[in-house]
Amino acid sequence: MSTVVCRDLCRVFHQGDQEITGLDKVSLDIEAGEFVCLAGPSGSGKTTLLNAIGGLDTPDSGQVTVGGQRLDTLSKGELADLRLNSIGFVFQAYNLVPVLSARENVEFVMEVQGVAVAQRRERVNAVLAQVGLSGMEERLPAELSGGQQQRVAVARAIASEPALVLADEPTANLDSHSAEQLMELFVELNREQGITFVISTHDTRVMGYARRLVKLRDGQLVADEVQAS
Ligand SMILES: Nc1ncnc2c1ncn2[C@@H]1O[C@H](COP(=O)(O)OP(=O)(O)OP(=O)(O)O)[C@@H](O)[C@H]1O
Repeated sequence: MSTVVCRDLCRVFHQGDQEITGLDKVSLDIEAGEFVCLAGPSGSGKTTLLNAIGGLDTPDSGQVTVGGQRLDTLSKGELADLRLNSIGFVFQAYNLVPVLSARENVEFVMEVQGVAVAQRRERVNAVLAQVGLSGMEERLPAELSGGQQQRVAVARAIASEPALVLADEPTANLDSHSAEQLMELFVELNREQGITFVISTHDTRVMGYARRLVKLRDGQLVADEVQAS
């Protein structure tokens, strides 16, 4: 079953009297367990598409279905639940809370998810170890490198064992070694836990990790290619 179905998505932004195309009739099916990169130049619609899939933004027309649930039929509360429990988000700027330690940044989200204290502690240790941050649990974001901060963000994203992770330019602020390590972590999570990844990027090295490359231009899907491994 497709875990993500996008049908004829259109999104137009209004800036003064100017109309800016975000998405122009984009249709896309992503199967569970896929590892997909969204590629395209700046302004081509990658973030707009990820935001539509993640329910962070509503398209003007068209439908998005995630895990069998059509987003436009969900109440605000149901959509928030889907985002909290079934989708992990990773952003370019990490989006960690600066006054919270690595442990607290991950645990905070689990607290919102209603996970019991004892279970939370155990799970936080496990996910931080999984992303290679054992021994750094008590550090604040400012005491971690960019690559390590992004790993905290990944730990936070996978703490609830989501079926789907959406990553928006996750390597944009990382040096090439950290970017490579992050992509290898994504590949491992995809292979070993079956998490579906949709990653936007204009970094050709990142695209090299994708088994499927979806190209956007001016809000339109212009190519959808399976890459040789
Ligand atoms: N909130 C907004 N208001 C006005 N225009 C917007 C808004 N969000 C996006 N756009 C416009 O929609 C188009 C698509 O933007 P989007 O951010 O999806 O592109 P992108 O491919 O992710 O670009 P980048 O690689 O630079 O992040 C761009 O022309 C952008 O300027």
